Amino acid sequence: MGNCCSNSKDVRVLMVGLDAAGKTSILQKLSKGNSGSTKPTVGFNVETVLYKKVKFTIWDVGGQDKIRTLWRHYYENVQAILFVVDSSDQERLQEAKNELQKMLLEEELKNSALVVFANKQDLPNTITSDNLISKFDLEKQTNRKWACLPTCAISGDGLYEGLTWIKDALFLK
Ligand SMILES: Nc1nc2c(ncn2[C@@H]2O[C@H](COP(=O)(O)OP(=O)(O)OP(=O)(O)O)[C@@H](O)[C@H]2O)c(=O)[nH]1
Ligand SMILES: [Mg+2]
Repeated sequence: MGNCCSNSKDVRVLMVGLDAAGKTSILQKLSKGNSGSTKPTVGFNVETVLYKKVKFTIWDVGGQDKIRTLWRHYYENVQAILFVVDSSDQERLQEAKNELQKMLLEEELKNSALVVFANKQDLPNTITSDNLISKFDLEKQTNRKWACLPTCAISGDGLYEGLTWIKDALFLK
């Protein structure tokens, strides 16, 4: 891990979640400083973000139902899964949970840390990150490091806390 000639470390992050959860907005905010308009992602986007001497390569894969089967093509060498949830879309929390649970059973991802972003916290009627922890049964994840953080892709609130958490989870063992 890391590379020999500098003191930066490389981390491969896979960002997934249901369509319209806010993944591409998060990637834009982190890489360009603003989350402009987005269209549904068909395929993927990838950006690198250098933060606290860690080079995060973040893969943002489209979450529409019909293309979720493509997520598995990005599993190799993933050190952190960033699962994004639209906290205001309570009708689809169960669907989001099902997709996450399915993914966490994958052998290839068994060593990955997990960060859940309870995104869109600026909207009314959102589920809190604490309630999302129990809704998603995250406390049962005893074999991996996990966290659930409140975020807003528009303001950027919580996004860098997520990167800091990943860095600490991977490098401060
Ligand atoms: N209010 C609010 N809107 C958000 C937030 N994050 C994303 N959005 C909006 O949600 C919509 C979908 O955002 P995207 O970033 O395209 O969602 P995505 O997860 O990339 O969706 P797919 O590419 O289809 O998987 C856009 O209209 C965003 O502006 C947020 O934190 N708050
Ligand atoms: Mg997208």
